[in-house]
Amino acid sequence: HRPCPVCFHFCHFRRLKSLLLFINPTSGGGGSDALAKSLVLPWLTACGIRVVTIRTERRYHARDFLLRECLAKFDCVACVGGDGILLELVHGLLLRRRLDLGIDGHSKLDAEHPADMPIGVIPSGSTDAIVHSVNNNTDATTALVHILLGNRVAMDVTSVYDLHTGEFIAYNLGLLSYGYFGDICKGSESMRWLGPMRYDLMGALTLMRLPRHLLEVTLIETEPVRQPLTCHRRCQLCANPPSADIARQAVRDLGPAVSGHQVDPIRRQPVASLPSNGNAYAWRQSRRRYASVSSFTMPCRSAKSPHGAVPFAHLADGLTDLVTVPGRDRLHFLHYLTRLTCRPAWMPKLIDEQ
Ligand SMILES: Nc1ncnc2c1ncn2[C@@H]1O[C@H](COP(=O)(O)OP(=O)(O)OP(=O)(O)O)[C@@H](O)[C@H]1O
Repeated sequence: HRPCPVCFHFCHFRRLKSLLLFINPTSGGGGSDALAKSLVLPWLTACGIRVVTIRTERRYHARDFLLRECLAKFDCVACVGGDGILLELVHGLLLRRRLDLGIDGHSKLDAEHPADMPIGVIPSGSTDAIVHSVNNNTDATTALVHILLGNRVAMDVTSVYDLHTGEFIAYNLGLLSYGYFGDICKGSESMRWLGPMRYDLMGALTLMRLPRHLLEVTLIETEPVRQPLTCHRRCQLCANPPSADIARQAVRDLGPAVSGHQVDPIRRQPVASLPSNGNAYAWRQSRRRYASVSSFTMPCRSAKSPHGAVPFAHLADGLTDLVTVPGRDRLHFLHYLTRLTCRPAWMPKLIDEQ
């Protein structure tokens, strides 16, 4: 009944009262300012949310602000922009948490500490793969309504470390790639003025020369192989991830060897067992020429690949999906790219479509 004290308590608790909002004027085609003015700010004000707005003036402006300023008066930090500015917020909050806890240094051996503040994103970038993977669309109003209602979803974050020193390099949320996709991201940075079209142009240029790299890939494969289940906001698998312990244990196992410089982890092929829960894991290794090696922490849906580069990847199961494309010829790679845009015939409907 209304007013129900239980519902009131939870709604009241989770809904925002104050928000720190970053607007990246350079995102996508440059429409963030207009989107903030016409949609985001009027709605936030109408819902009685106190908003502090910061229009970013340079790269890392948002990250540096989060590292430096007092955040105690905010319930949530959000951005109007794309995946890049969102990653800045992730870096800002996670690194700030380490500073607040008084943690010096950052290496593979150190535990990571989740941020105690949620992040919201109103998509206006070139790809918006992260919002697309979470909401199953890149509609700004949908994203804003989720923020206003305080709807939260947990997400895996990848930490990237230097192979030899074990020192922290960066956090990542979506795709880490070497080869074709890495080359596109790197090459298209200088073409930002083209907007989202820069990816098409750089994609075509990279396909024409398609470099094949001799790479060694070392991984731990989970058992059983992932079921064809699409992830959604109330995903049961992410609520109780079966492999998170294995992943944590494996990273710990790899850590001392890296820090002690005793064993080069890329050459290492141990088979170990986890006495704690009886699971076994084994390092597997492959060395060959690849056109692309990509690690997906989420489905990475986008306008070009509406069902995701990895349709059954999960948002918070503690796993990454490794996709390797051997360096054969351009036609073979083009075939792989075309498949990214199609819905597999055997793919079930997404929950939100039903
Ligand atoms: N005022 C600014 N001038 C230049 N770069 C900025 C500014 N503010 C933020 N940035 C940088 O712009 C980069 C890209 O921004 P963003 O991700 O929002 O847009 P996008 O690249 O178009 O979208 P997507 O990442 O979804 O493809 C971010 O990495 C951020 O560091």
